[in-house]
Amino acid sequence: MNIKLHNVGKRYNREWIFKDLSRELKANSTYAVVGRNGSGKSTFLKVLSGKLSPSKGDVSYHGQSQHDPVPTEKIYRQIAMCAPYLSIYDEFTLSELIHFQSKFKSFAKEIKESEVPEILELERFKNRAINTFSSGMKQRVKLGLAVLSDSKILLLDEPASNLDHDAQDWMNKLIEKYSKDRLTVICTNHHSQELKLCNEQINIHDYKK
Ligand SMILES: Nc1ncnc2c1ncn2[C@@H]1O[C@H](COP(=O)(O)OP(=O)(O)OP(=O)(O)O)[C@@H](O)[C@H]1O
Repeated sequence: MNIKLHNVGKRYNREWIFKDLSRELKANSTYAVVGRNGSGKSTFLKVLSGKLSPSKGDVSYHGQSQHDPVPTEKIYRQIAMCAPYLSIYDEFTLSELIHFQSKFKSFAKEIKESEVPEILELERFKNRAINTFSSGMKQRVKLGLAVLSDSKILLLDEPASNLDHDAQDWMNKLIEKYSKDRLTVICTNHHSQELKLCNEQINIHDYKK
């Protein structure tokens, strides 16, 4: 799946968060969206996901060829997203949440539902309610469920938040392993470890003039 941006801009009230952004984001690539706090990285990701309409320009989605378009109202089926503002049902146990998720978003074909707790390195907590998990454990769950899903587009907003050094290594390996054959976009800061996973950077400050 590819995302094509043509002269895209987003404005809140009178302030342009970014504008004149034209770019094609391609399948089998991993992009880093960088910029300072409050620069507009999350806003950009929401526009890419189709959750937020651009104030100007067009966002379109297509498969291998330009002649294979996917309408915006159907693109959510192809997208998995992990972001601080998206919550999970934390009254479920981990096993229940994994089962619930599998009902509306399948896991990648090579992954069995029963293997997911082990991939998350949370096997021994699978029968515990998520609301008893630490912030880092919850982030592992949110991130893992997005990365392991069968979706052509993976959008990750600050995926390393609340993760310690070992957990960040786990995350990098997971993203690397499962980003083949998909388009991955990661919002992050200029100094993060995830940058080494990315082939290209989109600096929001380049689209503020
Ligand atoms: N719904 C909204 N209405 C008005 N302004 C908004 C809205 N959402 C975000 N903003 C503003 O848009 C700007 C960009 O916010 P955004 O959350 O996209 O930045 P960010 O780069 O992701 O920040 P951070 O690194 O702190 O997460 C900020 O100035 C923010 O206050």
